[in-house]
Amino acid sequence: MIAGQPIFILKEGTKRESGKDAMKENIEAAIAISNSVRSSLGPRGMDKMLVDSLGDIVITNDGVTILKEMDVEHPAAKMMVEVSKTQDSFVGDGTTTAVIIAGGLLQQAQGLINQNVHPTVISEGYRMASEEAKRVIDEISTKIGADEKALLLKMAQTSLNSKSASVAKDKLAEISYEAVKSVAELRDGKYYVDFDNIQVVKKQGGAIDDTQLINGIIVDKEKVHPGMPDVVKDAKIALLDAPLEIKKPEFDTNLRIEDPSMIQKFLAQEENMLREMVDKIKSVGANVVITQKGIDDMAQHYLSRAGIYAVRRVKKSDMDKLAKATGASIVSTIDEISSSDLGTAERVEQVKVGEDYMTFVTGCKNPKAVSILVRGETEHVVDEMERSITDSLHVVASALEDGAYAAGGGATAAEIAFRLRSYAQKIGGRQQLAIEKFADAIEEIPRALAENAGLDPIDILLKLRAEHAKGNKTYGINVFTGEIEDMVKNGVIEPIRVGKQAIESATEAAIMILRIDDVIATKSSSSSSNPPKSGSSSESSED
Ligand SMILES: Nc1ncnc2c1ncn2[C@@H]1O[C@H](COP(=O)(O)OP(=O)(O)O)[C@@H](O)[C@H]1O
Ligand SMILES: [Mg+2]
Repeated sequence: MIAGQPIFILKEGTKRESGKDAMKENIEAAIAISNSVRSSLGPRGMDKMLVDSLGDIVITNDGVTILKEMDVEHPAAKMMVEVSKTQDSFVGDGTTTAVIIAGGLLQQAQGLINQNVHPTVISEGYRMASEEAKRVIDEISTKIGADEKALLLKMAQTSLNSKSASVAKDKLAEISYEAVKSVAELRDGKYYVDFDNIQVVKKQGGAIDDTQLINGIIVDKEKVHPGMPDVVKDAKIALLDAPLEIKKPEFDTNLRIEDPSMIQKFLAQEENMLREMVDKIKSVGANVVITQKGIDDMAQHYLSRAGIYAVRRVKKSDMDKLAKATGASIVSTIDEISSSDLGTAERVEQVKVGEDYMTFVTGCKNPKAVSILVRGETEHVVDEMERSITDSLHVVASALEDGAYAAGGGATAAEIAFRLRSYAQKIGGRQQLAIEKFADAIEEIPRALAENAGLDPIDILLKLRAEHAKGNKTYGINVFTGEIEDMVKNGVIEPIRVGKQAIESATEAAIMILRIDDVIATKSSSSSSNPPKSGSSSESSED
């Protein structure tokens, strides 16, 4: 190296932080994220109010929603947000839990780093502990069959406990169970739940308790003409991606008419065309028409006269659901419709929901299509209800798919911590410390549950440890009385996937953050070097 000659390898303005400083900053950012959701954990956790740049408000208790709305900037913090997103997509519940565990792991790691334990050793210990923890969950779990409704309901209720929706948890748990049960498929002795078959429709107004399960599809539209029937039984449904309208010219056109009778002819012609469209639909046997496009007044009149129930301007996603549920093919040229394109349902009817009318398509050809009509007084309530129901649906589905459950309320976490401590002694060596710290990190769950319930966390943890030392594997915190009790008896149970996935993604994220000892960040303004590059490559692809 030439003495005194600095060599620049990074762009001017690039921020670089290495070694312990980089790690410390990353860990702190990640812990900050974890702390931000901590107070929302459990039945006695608080809600968060999030206000975005447009002033829109979200009130929620849902970990992943809080983090998504927070719009975090720091790269390590973003990794924590990913933890909750992963948990959300694989399990649908336990998003706060996963982030709290990840935060705990990093907090403990920081302590070890300060004692000069190398991050690689910590990572190794954490990975071993994670495997052991998942093994423990399997070992202490209890098998459950698809017909054990009472237990499946308990799991849905446990998930709903921590939400404002808990006021109606019995009913919502029942709805979640029925919905999942009716779409679940048995393949090679294993259950499989396709969430595309469960439609969740929000309608503001009414009480949370008015939320209902509908055996079919809900279209948030009313019939287009008052003369149409309110109910069509034995429905033959035409799904159209075509307007029942005469196409108007795209630009201003003048029509010069010399003879007044021409106007008459002109209008008659239009009317005829519309009548022909309706006749065509009628001729193939349809008594319900649902179109993505518009329906002209005159066509509405003819449809109504033909006793056909019609709905217009339906969302594409709803059309796809209808097609799947009723067995209809979506037709884009009315001229070409045939009776084989029609779908069937036992009943199509207009139902008044709150102030509005909706169309319910029930008893569909494919029975594996259900809808949940979510009700609540205000928009914020309905939104949070939707999130809560989605969680409990996933919980029931996970329980069916996994076929096993474990105790909640910090019980499983406490048992894992208890067993990890003896596992650590058995392993000994360099990883022992890290495995012990992993146990401490897992105990963040009962600790947070206790804190949020206004209980003394140290006192609770000591009592909890004592019970687990006695072999009371399912003892956790009764957050309402502060007693340490059998969570299975109390009905606080969870599918094993919640805990296993939370541990897995938290460990992965913690290890990933611990492996980083260098953060090199280019200034965001200098990222303008990208467009010309892509521009030149597109140029070259043109010739
Ligand atoms: N009745 C209860 N008593 C004690 N703990 C409970 C009860 N109901 C739910 N929990 C616990 O609350 C935690 C879930 O809280 P929640 O706010 O839903 O977070 P997450 O986003 O992780 O699902 C779980 O640890 C669960 O076992
Ligand atoms: Mg939850």
